[in-house]
Amino acid sequence: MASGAQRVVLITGCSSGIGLRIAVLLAKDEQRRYHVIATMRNLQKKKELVEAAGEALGNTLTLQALDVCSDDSVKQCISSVKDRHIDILINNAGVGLLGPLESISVERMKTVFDTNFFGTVRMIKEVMPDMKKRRAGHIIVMSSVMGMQGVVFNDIYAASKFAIEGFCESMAVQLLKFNVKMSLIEPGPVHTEFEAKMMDELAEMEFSGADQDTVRYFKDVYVPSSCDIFEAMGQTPEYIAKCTQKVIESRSPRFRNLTNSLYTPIVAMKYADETGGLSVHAFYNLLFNFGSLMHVAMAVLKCLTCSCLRRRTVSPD
Ligand SMILES: NC(=O)C1=CN([C@@H]2O[C@H](COP(=O)(O)OP(=O)(O)OC[C@H]3O[C@@H](n4cnc5c(N)ncnc54)[C@H](OP(=O)(O)O)[C@@H]3O)[C@@H](O)[C@H]2O)C=CC1
Ligand SMILES: CC1=C(/C=C/C(C)=C/C=C/C(C)=C/C=O)C(C)(C)CCC1
Repeated sequence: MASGAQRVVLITGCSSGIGLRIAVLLAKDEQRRYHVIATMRNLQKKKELVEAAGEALGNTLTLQALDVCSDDSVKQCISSVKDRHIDILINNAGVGLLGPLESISVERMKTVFDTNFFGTVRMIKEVMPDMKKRRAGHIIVMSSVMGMQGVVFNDIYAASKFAIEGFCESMAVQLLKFNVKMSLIEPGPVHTEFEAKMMDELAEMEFSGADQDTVRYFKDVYVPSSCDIFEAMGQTPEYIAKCTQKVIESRSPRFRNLTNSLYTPIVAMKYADETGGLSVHAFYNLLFNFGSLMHVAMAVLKCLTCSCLRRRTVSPD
């Protein structure tokens, strides 16, 4: 149980990746400032977290079942928290979806929205009223750079993250009136099971409904470029966890927190031209005209992202 001085942090999606790393980092805080309620939809997947948490389990970390797609599960979990008191809610649970639109069923798309968008909405709807009453709290949402800039063949995933951005941007204004803070973490590619799960799904994909050219652009142009980007730009879940801790501990946390300075020019380009033409054409050229030069493009990007751009991102130090 949390001691009075500890801040209660509830995190969704802690069976792997970023959620797991945030849970462990906060639970192992040397000053024991946090009591972490690490949740996952399937407690049979607790092994990795239990091993990583070590002695923190049962002390500064407790485990709970929570499926963000189930109203009952969300209500049950939050009601089980002492006095429903959560200081920091970290909405991390999420799923990816990749591939030609023609090959993806609407049912599958709805699952992505139910997890990434409505899952976050369900959590906030349940936790926010108590935070508002207490005039205190911090809501963190693991969004994505794809919540700010769409990426070809990630149409539905990007849309689900854009939905989150619009929702949070709107909520943040009301919440400010109640002294409740809202922060978005905006990672680029991160090496977690997210990547592997999407590759597994791709291996199974039959591409029914998609024409040959589209399948070719996807498999032979997008997928190799995307792998290059993951290799060149990928961050670790531990790094994202440290960035998140920094946001939590900031006296005046920013609303948007990019973690990867290599994405700053992409976001800047979007805001530099409100017609959207610059971004669409730049992405088209990067992918279809300079795809074979992706390694060079990445090296140039790395040089360009000098310290002045890094200052605009959140970093642990
Ligand atoms: N990896 C990346 O490149 C990036 C990831 N993100 C975002 O970061 C977040 C974490 O992803 P990441 O750690 O990378 O990926 P992982 O796949 O490693 O982790 C995702 C977590 O979400 C959980 N989850 C999925 N559906 C539900 C559900 N219905 N209820 C509760 N938990 C659920 C998974 O549980 P289970 O094991 O049961 O499936 C898992 O614990 C996501 O929101 C993702 O969109 C943002 C930018 C980049
Ligand atoms: C930047 C960029 C590309 C890919 C970006 C990718 C692959 C981003 C992945 C982000 C993730 C995984 C976010 C998760 O939320 C392309 C289209 C290959 C070419 C043009 C430039």
